[in-house]
Amino acid sequence: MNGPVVSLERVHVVHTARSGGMFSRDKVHALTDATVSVGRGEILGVVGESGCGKSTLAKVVVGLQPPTSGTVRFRGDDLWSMPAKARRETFGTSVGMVFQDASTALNPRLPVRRILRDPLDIHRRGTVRQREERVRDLLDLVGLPGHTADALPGRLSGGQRQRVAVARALALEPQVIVADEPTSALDVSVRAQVLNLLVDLRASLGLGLVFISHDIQTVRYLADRIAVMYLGRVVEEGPAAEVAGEARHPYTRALFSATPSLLDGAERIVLTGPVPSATRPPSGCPFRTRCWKATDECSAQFPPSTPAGRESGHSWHCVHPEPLLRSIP
Ligand SMILES: Nc1ncnc2c1ncn2[C@@H]1O[C@H](COP(=O)(O)OP(=O)(O)OP(=O)(O)O)[C@@H](O)[C@H]1O
Repeated sequence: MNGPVVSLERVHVVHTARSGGMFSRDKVHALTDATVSVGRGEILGVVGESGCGKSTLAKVVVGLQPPTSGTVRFRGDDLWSMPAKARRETFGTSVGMVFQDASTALNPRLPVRRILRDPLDIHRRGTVRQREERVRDLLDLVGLPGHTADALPGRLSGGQRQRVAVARALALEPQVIVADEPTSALDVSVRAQVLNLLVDLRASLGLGLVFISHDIQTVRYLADRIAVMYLGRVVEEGPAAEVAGEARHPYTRALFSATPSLLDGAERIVLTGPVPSATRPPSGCPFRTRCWKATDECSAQFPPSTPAGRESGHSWHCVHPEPLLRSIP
């Protein structure tokens, strides 16, 4: 089946703010009106500064965070209107998650065999013998030797641990994996290996991947599509080559102009001023307080989506978009 595997439609997540460990009356707008989707074999890269809502979006996709409003669909079915048992089964088996730091995500007291068997035991997949075989297959899939099954996570290198985390995420044959900064805790020397593993798995298993990172160069290299987030909003979305090479939202252009090889011919734009608080986001466009093009119009409402007019689905939310750097056929 073509079409999205997981999609978020106009999803909002609002938290109650905490100060000094206590809940306050303030609301944190972690995710506002987010509409994104990921299809089979597709890599969706999500970029943006710290606190813009990337992890919140990841948690919504894997079902760890219920939306305050909006709809999360799996192959068209509205997940949060399903009975709880069906929803847990769908989220638990169809969407996997790889966290930033495998040394904290994996139980240090359990050998790798138990870590990989756990999801199979919980969801009662196959016989005991088939589960053991699946553990061997999973290790093979992520390029680890069979004897890794007997090791405790602490005996493995950072790269090997992250491979185990990927294997665990794959245990129940999910259709989508969410990887939240999966290489940022790793040595630079092994980052490429883990990224290449994810790309290979996408190709061999037809996995959809939501790849979240601060590192826009890596996202540009990996992703088919990129969603750019600012203060809880997706401000631009589309094919990676267009979003990176022909960014239309001023924030996206600033983000990608920091890496000259990505935005050929564009001037470097250095953003100044702090990111506003997610507790009191500015009216209208959230970027207007740092935008060199802002006018009164920008404070009136969040600009509606402007599609590029091509089939690619590139769109942005800005009333003063950046000019094209070159023509796109
Ligand atoms: N459980 C929570 N309670 C209150 N506020 C929260 C909660 N989780 C996240 N937030 C706030 O929501 C906003 C978005 O957070 P989120 O972790 O999604 O951002 P992020 O882009 O992933 O940041 P980073 O790159 O630093 O991980 C931030 O202002 C954060 O402080």
